[in-house]
Formats: sequence, C-alpha cells, structure tokens
Amino acid sequence: MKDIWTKLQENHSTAEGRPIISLFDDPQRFDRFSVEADGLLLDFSKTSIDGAALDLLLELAEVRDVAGQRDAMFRGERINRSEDRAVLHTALRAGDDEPLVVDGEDVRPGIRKTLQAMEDFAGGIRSGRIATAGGAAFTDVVNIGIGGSDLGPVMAVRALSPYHNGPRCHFVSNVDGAQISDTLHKLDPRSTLVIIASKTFTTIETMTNAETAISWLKNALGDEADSHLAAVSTALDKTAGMGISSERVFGFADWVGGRYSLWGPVGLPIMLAIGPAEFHNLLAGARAMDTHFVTASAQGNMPVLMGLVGIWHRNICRYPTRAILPYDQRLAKLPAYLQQLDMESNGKRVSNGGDLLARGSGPVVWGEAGTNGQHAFYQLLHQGTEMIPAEFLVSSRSHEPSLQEHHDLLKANCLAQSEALMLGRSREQALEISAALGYTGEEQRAQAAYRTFPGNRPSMTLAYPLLTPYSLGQIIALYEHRVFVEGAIWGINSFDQWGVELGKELASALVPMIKGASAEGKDPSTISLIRKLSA
Ligand SMILES: O=P(O)(O)OC[C@H]1O[C@H](O)[C@H](O)[C@@H](O)[C@@H]1O
Repeated sequence: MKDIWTKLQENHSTAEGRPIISLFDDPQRFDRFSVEADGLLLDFSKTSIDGAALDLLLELAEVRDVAGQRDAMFRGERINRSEDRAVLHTALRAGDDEPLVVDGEDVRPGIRKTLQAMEDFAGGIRSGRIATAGGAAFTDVVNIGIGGSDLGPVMAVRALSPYHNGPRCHFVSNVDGAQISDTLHKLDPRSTLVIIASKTFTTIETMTNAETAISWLKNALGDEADSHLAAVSTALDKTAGMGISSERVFGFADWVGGRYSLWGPVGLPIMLAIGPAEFHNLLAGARAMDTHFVTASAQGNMPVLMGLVGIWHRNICRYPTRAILPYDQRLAKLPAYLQQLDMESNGKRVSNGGDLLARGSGPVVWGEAGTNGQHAFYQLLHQGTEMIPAEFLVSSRSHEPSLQEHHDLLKANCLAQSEALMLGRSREQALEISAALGYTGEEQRAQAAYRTFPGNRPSMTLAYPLLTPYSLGQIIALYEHRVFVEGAIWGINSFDQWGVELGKELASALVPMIKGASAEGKDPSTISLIRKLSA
C-alpha cells in the first residue's frame, strides 16, 4: 500500500502547474480552506492545496498521532527526550486549579506563587512603592538576556506599545559592548532597574553584560546598587552567587524552554510595561488558543491546519523558506522572534530516536514588517526563481482611529500582495502594456518579459481584530503550536537545541587565542583570521 507521503507527492505532481485561482471554481473554497477561532481568521485558500490533498494531510496528522503527542505535552510527559524534561509552558498560562503533577509534585501552586510575586514586584515598581536607592520611582528598566530571555519580551513590549503605562523598557542582548554602551549611555543609574534574565545563568553574553551593568550601578550607587537589581532564572544558586537578594529573584522550572518562556518570569519586562492586568490578558489569549488546540477537531483546528500547510510547502512542494510578513509595524520583531521559535525548535536533522530524517524538516524563517518589505525584497517574492510561501498578518482595526487612511492603505497593500502573488500578470497582458508604452518588435518582447509575473505563488493570511495583549497571546500560542504540529509530524524533538553548543565551546577556547595565546592546532583560515583581528 502506498504511504501518505507518496500519495501527497502524487497529488502534487498531478496538479503541477494548475493555477491556484482555478481552485476557486469551487464556490466553497474559501470556507473550506480557512478557519476561524475566537476572532482570528486563518485563510489558506490561496495555496495549491486541494480537497484531496487536505484530506491526505489530515490523515497524515492522524497517522503521526499529532493529537496523542499534543496530549502527552499538556499532561506533562517528558517529551523532551534528549534532556529528559517535560514541556509545560502551557501550564504558565493555564489558570487552572486541577493538579498537574511533574516528578511527583503538583506544579500549579508554584506557578501561582511566582505569578503573584511578579505582580507584587511589577506593581510595586510601577507605583513607586518599590523605589530607587534615592527613594524615587524607577523610570527605566534594562533587561539583560539573549535568545529566549530576550526575544519574547522585546517582541511583545514593542507589539503592545499602546498599553505602556509603566517604566520605559530597554533590552541588551548582544555581547558586543556597543549595545550595552549605547543603552546605558542614555540612562541614569539612579533611576534604572536592571533585570538579569537567563534560564541557565551561565550564558556568556548575559553574564558579561550583567557584570558591566552591575559595575555601572555600583559606580553610581555603591552598596545600594542591589536595590536596582532583579534576576530571572531557573538557577537560583547562581543568582545568589551574583549577590542578587532572593526576594528579587523570579524562578521558573526546567520544563519551560527558553524560547517558550515569555509567559512566566521572563515576561517581567512586559508586565512592568503594561501592568499585571494586561499581562493577564496576554495569558488569557494564549490560554484560549491552547483550549482551541486541545479541543477542536483537526479539520477546524487552526494550529493543526497551519502546521499541515507548512508540511505541504516544505515536504511536498519542497520550498526551503517561509516569509513572515506582518502588516503591523508593532509586530516588526515577530519575524526575529519566530526565527528562534521555529528554527531552534525544528531545525533538526535527526529524529527523536536519533536516526537521520528521511525528509526535510524546519524551513528557513525570515521576514519583515509590511509595507517596508515591499520596497526591499518582494521583487524576489514576485519574480525571483525561488518560490517562497508568504504568511501575512493583518488587523481589521488600528490603535490610531484618527489615522484611518493609513490603516486602509496598509490593509489594501496586504491584500494586494497576496492577490498579486496568486494571480500574477500574464505575458499577453504584459505585451499589451509594452505595446501601449510604444515598444515594438524585440524590444516589446523584452519589455513584456520584465513585466510578466508568473503568479501561482502561495500565501496564507492571518487576520485579527486589533493588536491587543489578548490577540498577541493568541497569535504567539498559535505559532508555538504550529511549530509543535510540524515537529510532531517530522518525529523530531522540538524542545532541545544541541546545535548551539559547538560554537559556544569553540568560542571559549578561542578567547585566550584572541588575547595572544598560541593558536597552534587551529586550521590555517582561523589562525590567519586571529592574526588579522589581533592587528
Ligand atoms: O536563558 P539563557 O539560559 O541565558 O539562554 C539563552 C539562550 O541561549 C541558548 O544558547 C539557547 O540557544 C537559547 O535557547 C536560549 O534561549
């Protein structure tokens, strides 16, 4: 019997060259190839997936037991096999009283306690009750962290700027002294709170930046610098070693992956910026998406369908990348956030069991806020030699009602792009345009070729009412679960990240060589580069 992958491949080959627009001969196309959940709409009708392909994809999800794997995650089973850990970021936003036992212990009371501690602290800083060494209210917060201890808060704080009513938040991630220097330069240590965020509290970039920031505080405040510090980590022994007092440390457990951690203490800058009540709305949005993911049938399940479209594009159409295109300037950091979420989770070449994968896994994820991207790389999307499935995000309403003209233009541009990608412009139309411009003969042919758009390029559009804490929570959780669905189908561990280790080890060994120690044993390229960089 043919396996589903073969059947999918055959479906694809048979339909090769069929215009996506022809699929709309089916008047039900939009309804069947879109899904709504709690105000969100995901339209994937502008893809080459037809009814038979969708049925096969749904069968694939069933054969791969996506639902069973999902339930195992929510139950707290140790699905992160290589690190022997549960995966329970969903528990941070569950708001649920039913016991959830991990390692013989109900984790719910601890989650509630930490959330309460975050609220007390954030509330205190925001009201001025927790004051600076000089007795004033903090005006600025600097979050020092990298990867999962940076990208979530950076993305969400920026996304939710209309809700900011707390201290200004700044972020330092890169070990490049330029970033911390540029950040601290514009701040006053006497009114600045520094949060050191690191799950492991060993990450060299964060530890180096933390030391620099602590010295900066100490130079201005002496022994009182401690009252301007807080930490977020799973390694409470290490935070104590840095001299951060325990009531300023917000812990979390190792069953929260770094790139899934903004729902707990790593989200402290978000709570400081928008306040505990709005932070709860962020959690509520994610919780609603969790409930949808757990309860909706596969046919109407947004993360499942989004994941299946991803599988179709990656494994059946063999497109190596996907573009994230938010028509929402406040989501400008979403592509960077999703790069870590998706590529660190699913950029794997071996299965959960340690065998080489038979087919491609996670694609390259990249993107930029629309409309800026239109004036940069969309040329390639429309007329380049690569096919790049595009994922548009756009809201019905904006936070700027007095600037309605802007939002109308934004929406029109978003829809124009998915339409142009799908429909393209035929050679006949292009010839007519060239003729109207006065070109004839060979020149008309060439001018028409420049103006021809092949079309038939797939896209999905995620539409949401307005970018609020609630809808942002829904959107992030949607993408988390989409990554989960794809990883479950590929049979990989989406929750480890061994691929980042080798570079870290080699960097530690190279530091003395950069400082002048012998580089003997290194390859000739590295030796020559050390010499050049030491000059
Ligand atoms: O939070 P930390 O322990 O400092 O880790 C920060 C980041 O660095 C690591 O190298 C991982 O690749 C990321 O998954 C992680 O988010």
